[in-house]
Amino acid sequence: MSDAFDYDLLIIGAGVGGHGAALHAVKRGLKTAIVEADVMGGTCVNRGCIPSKALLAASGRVRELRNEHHLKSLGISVGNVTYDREAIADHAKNLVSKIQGDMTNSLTRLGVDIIKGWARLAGEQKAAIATPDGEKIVTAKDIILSPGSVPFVPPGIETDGKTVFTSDEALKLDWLPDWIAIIGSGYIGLEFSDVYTALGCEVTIIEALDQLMPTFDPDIAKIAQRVLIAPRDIETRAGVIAQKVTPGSPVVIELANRETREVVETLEVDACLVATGRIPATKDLGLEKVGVEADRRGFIPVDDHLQVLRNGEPVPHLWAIGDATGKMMLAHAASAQGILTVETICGEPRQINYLSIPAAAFTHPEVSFVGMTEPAAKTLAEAEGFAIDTVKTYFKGNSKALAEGEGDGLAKVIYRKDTGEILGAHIIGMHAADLIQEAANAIANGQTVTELSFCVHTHPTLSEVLDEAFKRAVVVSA
Ligand SMILES: Cc1cc2nc3c(=O)[nH]c(=O)nc-3n(C[C@H](O)[C@H](O)[C@H](O)COP(=O)(O)OP(=O)(O)OC[C@H]3O[C@@H](n4cnc5c(N)ncnc54)[C@H](O)[C@@H]3O)c2cc1C
Ligand SMILES: NC(=O)c1ccc[n+]([C@@H]2O[C@H](COP(=O)([O-])OP(=O)(O)OC[C@H]3O[C@@H](n4cnc5c(N)ncnc54)[C@H](O)[C@@H]3O)[C@@H](O)[C@H]2O)c1
Repeated sequence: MSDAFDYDLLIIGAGVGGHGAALHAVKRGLKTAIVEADVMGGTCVNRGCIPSKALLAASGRVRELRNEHHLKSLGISVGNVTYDREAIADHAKNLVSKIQGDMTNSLTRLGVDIIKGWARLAGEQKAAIATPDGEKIVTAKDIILSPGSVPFVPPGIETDGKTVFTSDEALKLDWLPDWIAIIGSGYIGLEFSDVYTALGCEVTIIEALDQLMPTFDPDIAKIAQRVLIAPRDIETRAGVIAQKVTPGSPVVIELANRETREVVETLEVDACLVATGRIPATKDLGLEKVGVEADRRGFIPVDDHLQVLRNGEPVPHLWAIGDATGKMMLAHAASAQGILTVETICGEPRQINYLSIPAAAFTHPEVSFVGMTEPAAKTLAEAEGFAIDTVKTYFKGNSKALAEGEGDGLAKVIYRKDTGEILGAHIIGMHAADLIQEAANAIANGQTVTELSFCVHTHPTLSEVLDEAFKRAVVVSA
């Protein structure tokens, strides 16, 4: 370590991005400190992935046990299934505190200094941290900014945290409204509609774009509509914006035409979850002290190595990772960015292939994807002058899925016709979030459908859904 600095590496923000970077930095022999203004673990551990998956796990069980028809097909009948809302909420709360503790311990055990307080850049290689004991100036050879993101609430929508709220409050499951409107049909909207309907609430999903689940591949969105929306107590409004939302009892929601902004309908519901995206938490980070300007939406500009840019040029020794870079708002993406940035700092530059990073919605059944949708792949193919092909396989043709009585589902693989290179894979069905990893690894390693078709998959497993797709892709292109 250089004696000129307090640390080799200072990380601002102890979310999954900062945590991943810190663990890897220690492995690389860097003297490391991490600053956290709030609770350790950031969004994912405290207000995101972890509590939401705990709620989805518990409510998913309720849904399954109440599905008499499904259970009967397996020869099972159960009596009246009840649940305890508070106990489900406690399951999420306890899991959060366990993982938060484990995460903090992993840092202290490895000798990472944890500094509690709000950090601002105070110049190059320097931060001023407002700690409970006063301001502390810390110098470091390299600084990684990992301040994450916060919920975005569009203008006109007023939240009170009780009747109109974001995921931050929804995850506490303080009460269950009879009728809840969910604004936004992205990941948060979909996952919460799964939780609420499983627990017996009526849901109205409001989506500004013309189609629900606009980021999904169209074939997957079609099936998602059939299995996740249509059979449930869900009404939908697409192509309209929630223009004005007033908390209270009832909550009043004005829906307006997206183009003309003319009010087309007024809803009166018991509660409203605002799930309209997230914005970077980059205010008051001292970016101006080093002459860096966040972009129009507040994201920190970075180059391909995640080095922060000032007027388009990299700022020496300053890096940014995670949600605040706007690359991909996913926990594992933030963590991967942290690890790769440490590698780059250590003189072994690495870049992320974002097309190989999978994503999943943990609904019942799950939805997952990696790489491009079919329309995106077509656009690329036209621009670069190659042809694409797609192959679809169905869970209803998979022995394990049928044994489970879970025949609803589809896997779709998009690949280059000439080389067999995989451009995207999309799955809806039981355990889709786990199944997608094979396709993600294949994209990361540049494997073709032909190579994958020779990989042996365990029988009978759900992994054979993709196996079948790879084998059929080879036949199709022969
Ligand atoms: C409801 C919900 C469910 C989600 N589910 C999933 C999922 O299943 N899978 C998935 O991959 N992703 C999921 N995500 C997204 C995931 O949580 C984020 O992508 C991830 O947390 C981003 O990590 P990060 O390290 O960039 O930032 P964060 O986790 O937001 O952490 C940033 C940390 O920095 C701290 N901080 C900010 N500014 C300062 C400062 N100036 N000084 C000191 N500390 C500061 C903050 O207090 C915070 O703790 C979910 C998100 C939500 C909201
Ligand atoms: N399982 C997961 O990986 C997971 C789970 C939850 C959240 N997340 C992350 O959190 C981030 C935020 O999730 P999200 O679902 O809030 O955002 P999102 O960007 O995925 O979806 C927001 C949706 O709200 C719609 N919308 C915006 N303003 C509107 C308005 N006024 N009226 C009607 N519709 C409106 C948008 O068209 C969009 O479809 C995502 O980027 C995601 O990466 C991930």
